[in-house]
Amino acid sequence: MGHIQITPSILNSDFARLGEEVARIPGADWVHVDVMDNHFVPNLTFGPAMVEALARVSPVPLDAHLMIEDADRNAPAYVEAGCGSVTFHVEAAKAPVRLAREIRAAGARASMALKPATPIEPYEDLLSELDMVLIMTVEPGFGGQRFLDLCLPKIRRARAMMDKHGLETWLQVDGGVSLETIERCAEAGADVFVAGSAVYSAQDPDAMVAALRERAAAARS
Ligand SMILES: O=C(CO)[C@H](O)[C@H](O)COP(=O)(O)O
Ligand SMILES: [Co+2]
Repeated sequence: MGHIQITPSILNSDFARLGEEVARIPGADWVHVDVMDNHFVPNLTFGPAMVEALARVSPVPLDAHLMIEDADRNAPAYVEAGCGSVTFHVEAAKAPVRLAREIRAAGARASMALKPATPIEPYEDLLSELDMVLIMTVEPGFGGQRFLDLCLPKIRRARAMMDKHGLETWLQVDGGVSLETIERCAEAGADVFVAGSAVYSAQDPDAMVAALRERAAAARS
């Protein structure tokens, strides 16, 4: 398991002041940008031009979570836009191995996401091609949803698979992660934690990042 990383999602931040919003979380490891196309999910956010502008001002690297169809064709633009990590959904990729290799060759970390009903088992042999696996703990599309405990066994199975193959692949959780739920995720084997509403509804977002980090670390010891 890698060191604990906290990745605030800007989905529930103030879109009119995004530069200032990312400046409020200098203690984060990454900024999580939720790209939605209104097809893969029933919501629409932003595209590569806006992500590129945000990458120029962000104090920490960008972690793009692409909830878009035709990931094979659309994902490379987010590496070009300056993201340090690019996550595509396996449900939206026709050739996930080729896409992961393309993302890595272009200079970013390659990551693959699974919706709550998508099993990890068919992808065991792909894990070595990935820098990170994202296990969704809500149905993708919106921030502020309730954490789905039913995803915890999949986090455990994914971590066991990575250990079995001696892989250093990061394991990210996204959706409903808060001071209340982060311990369960850490105990199950996650090491990268996305938190959107928990961070941006806090009075002091950077203090919330520190509190989440501390709680995840406590769950491990
Ligand atoms: O991918 C996402 C939604 O599809 C978001 O990253 C996620 O929901 C973060 O927000 P919150 O912590 O409020 O659930
Ligand atoms: Co996300």
